Amino acid sequence: MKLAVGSDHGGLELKQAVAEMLTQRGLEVADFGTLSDDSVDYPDFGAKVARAVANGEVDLGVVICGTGIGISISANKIPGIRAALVHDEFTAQMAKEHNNANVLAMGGRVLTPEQGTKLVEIWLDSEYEGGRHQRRLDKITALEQG
Ligand SMILES: O=C(CO)[C@H](O)[C@H](O)[C@H](O)COP(=O)(O)O
Repeated sequence: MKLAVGSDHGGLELKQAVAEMLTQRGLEVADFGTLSDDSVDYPDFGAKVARAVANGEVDLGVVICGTGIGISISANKIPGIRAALVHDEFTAQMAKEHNNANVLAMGGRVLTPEQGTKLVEIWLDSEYEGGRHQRRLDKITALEQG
């Protein structure tokens, strides 16, 4: 499985911790930046990761800004993306079980690297339940298609 990771400067430290954890799990990681503390704009990185997921270049994505809000909004503008902003273990689990989120968003100024990497692991290790949830995801797809 291949994952894309991306962040702005506010998510850099957590992104690096997530990329390291994913690599240690034997997963392939594509890092779309940012790669320094210099101030950058989160939509650029949210879009890069989301496009890589939407076009099948990678299987899943993780996006991080200071709060996770701006970068999740940005990723969700790309058709086919269900980016879930999570803050705790329950929302990380639900992001997969109920929403089958293909992008996980987090706040690097909200979570410690230890907390954030744990949430990514929970999301990866959870299973989409399908059933009634698929009906709802189909409605989200229909919204995208106007
Ligand atoms: O987009 C955000 C909030 O929705 C992120 O937290 C950004 O990282 C933040 O806005 C960047 O703020 P900065 O003062 O330019 O570092």
